[in-house]
Amino acid sequence: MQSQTSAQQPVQLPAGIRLIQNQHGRDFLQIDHPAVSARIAMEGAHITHCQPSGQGPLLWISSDEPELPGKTIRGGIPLCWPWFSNTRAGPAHGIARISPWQLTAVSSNADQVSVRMSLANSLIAQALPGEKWQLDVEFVLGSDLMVTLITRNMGEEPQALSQALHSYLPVSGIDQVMVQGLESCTYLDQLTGHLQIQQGPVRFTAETDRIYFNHSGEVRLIDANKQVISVQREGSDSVVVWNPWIEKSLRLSHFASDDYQHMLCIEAANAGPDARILEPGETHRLSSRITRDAADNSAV
Ligand SMILES: O=P(O)(O)OC[C@H]1O[C@@H](O)[C@H](O)[C@@H](O)[C@@H]1O
Repeated sequence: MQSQTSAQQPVQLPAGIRLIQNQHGRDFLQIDHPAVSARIAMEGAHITHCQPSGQGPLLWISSDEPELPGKTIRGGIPLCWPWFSNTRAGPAHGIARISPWQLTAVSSNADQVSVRMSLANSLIAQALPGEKWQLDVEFVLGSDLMVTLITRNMGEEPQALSQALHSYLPVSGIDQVMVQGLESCTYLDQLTGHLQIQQGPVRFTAETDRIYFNHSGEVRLIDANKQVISVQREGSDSVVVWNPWIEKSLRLSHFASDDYQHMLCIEAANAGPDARILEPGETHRLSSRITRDAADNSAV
């Protein structure tokens, strides 16, 4: 089967992969492969679902999320680019998650599916006057999920970049999970603006919005049910940990009142002190590999 969107060469779609529209007219790449089922919204190149065969879902999405065209999606992995949060004027978390992307390659073998998408240079130039970027994203889906955001400075001046793979991970109950791997790491508490040092594993009893930095190791989300989700990053010396808790939940779009209990964002990032300057011609790759590990004996 071939897929074609405007001004794009046709991309051959392997068996089990097709373009679909939801009931509201939003376009998705639907992947039904023996190794994995997944769904990626064309707008935002936003993966909303990924479930390796025989495992639970790797990503969380709100039950209140209608996935309307033209709206950001509450769950999955929003791509925050070329700025994180409100660090520049314009839409929160930048333009990538609200822009239409193009499929550039899709392939599969017995074990995995690879998808590559691009944001048109002309669209970037229009949204970010004076800047010249090439932006691509690669998804490799199989027994785990690897997402890589590839940014190239196509201009003649250095350009500033901050970004995140804003991964919403499922948890059985937020007050019973912990995050390992950030012990003794310094973080910027985005709620107070203060720097803090992490004591022990991260646990959750209130709104949490932190940028851990000078950190590149594995981060492990240990659930009370002994399920473990591992996040391994490349090109990232910062990781954002976010849960809105009760009060902020009420202000979020497409977020049910008890959704905060069932999600935790662990975001591979270049944010806070880890924001980058890309020299002309320089390419930066930001990756996150999200894996369900076999249950271990860690106490929660
Ligand atoms: O509501 P948005 O724009 O998707 O952002 C959600 C959250 O994203 C997190 O990455 C930020 O650290 C939070 O401050 C923010 O609230």
